[in-house]
Amino acid sequence: MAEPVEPEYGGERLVTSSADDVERAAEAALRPKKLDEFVGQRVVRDQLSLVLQAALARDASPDHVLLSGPPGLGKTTLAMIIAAELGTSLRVTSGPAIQHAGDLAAVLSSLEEGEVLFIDEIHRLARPAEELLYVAMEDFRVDVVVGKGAGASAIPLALPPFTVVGATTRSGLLPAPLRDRFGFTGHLDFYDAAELERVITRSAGLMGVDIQHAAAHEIAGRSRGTPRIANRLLRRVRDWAQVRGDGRLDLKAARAALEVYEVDPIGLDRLDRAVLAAVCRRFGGGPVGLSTLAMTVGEEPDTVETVAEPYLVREGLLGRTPRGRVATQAAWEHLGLEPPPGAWGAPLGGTLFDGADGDAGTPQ
Ligand SMILES: Nc1ncnc2c1ncn2[C@@H]1O[C@H](COP(=O)(O)OP(=O)(O)OP(=O)(O)O)[C@@H](O)[C@H]1O
Repeated sequence: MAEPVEPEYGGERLVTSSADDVERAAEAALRPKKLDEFVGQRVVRDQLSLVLQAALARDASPDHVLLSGPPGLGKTTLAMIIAAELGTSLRVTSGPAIQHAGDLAAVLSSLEEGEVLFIDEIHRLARPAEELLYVAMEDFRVDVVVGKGAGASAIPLALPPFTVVGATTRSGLLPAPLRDRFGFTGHLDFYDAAELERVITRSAGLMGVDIQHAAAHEIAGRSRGTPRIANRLLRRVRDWAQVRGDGRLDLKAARAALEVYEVDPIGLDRLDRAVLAAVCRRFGGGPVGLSTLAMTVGEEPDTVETVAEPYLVREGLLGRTPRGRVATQAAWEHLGLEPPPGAWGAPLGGTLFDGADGDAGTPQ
């Protein structure tokens, strides 16, 4: 169910009870609050800025906004920024949290004029909720069903103008009618090392610690193009410097901490390496289907597909072919292994297919 969120506090609880909550609170403290504090993603930032300024000038709600891209690149942060820039409040919900169309109807009918409704993982909305959302987004109306069976009737309820910000890691899974209701779509891409260095330096400043340039550079290079990971690694380097070092965040501290946390020189973590090792060692370089691969590394297919794969594909370590996932020559080299003759990564391998968003390349 949607909860009103004060954008100033990033929507996170300040008092936390579990390790996960502590991490989330630490993350929230580092969230940029304004569009011009948001590092990188220049094109999306420029386009969004226009959308927001025009809406403010017209004193109207902006078009609905869809943000897509891998986890940790700033979709939630941008949703909060949108609400803050518009001077309105943000309601937060997610596709999996909305089990029935009625849940969504309740959220929509409680919205106040001009509010922003953030729907995370919007691709996971159930079909009836999706259909209710089309109408609400287009006509600012929700049909409340009264009664059951043949005697049921729908009473239309007018909604005040509002803006939906949808976030998805899998825009290819959104049905076209839903995608079409968004007037603006921004695709967030992985950050380059210079941008991540800026994220790290900014975060260190907010945390009140000094970081040497070489250390920020080292962390940036191992952050898989992702600000969330950059911030997390920064916190681990700070821990190391405090506990085992002399308190300074220098190159020595960065390298030693990242070794303790098993982040390799190109930023691959245990899951990434487990995926690559499984494809190479267990399946001779592939092709191997997503479910089989996920089972082999003991993860959910969705985690392998949305968390590990995008970066491995982008780094040219993993390929998606019509017959499944394959290791590239670079993957074999990274693991220090020799591909067997005829393996995908070996010369004369098959054609790679950069399998878009869906799972076309994965016969199970
Ligand atoms: N452009 C940016 N500039 C500075 N910090 C950023 C930027 N993008 C993200 N961050 C930081 O990274 C963290 C993760 O961002 P966020 O939660 O917005 O990602 P997300 O794309 O919504 O991820 P998920 O899909 O997993 O929810 C935030 O705490 C924020 O501090």
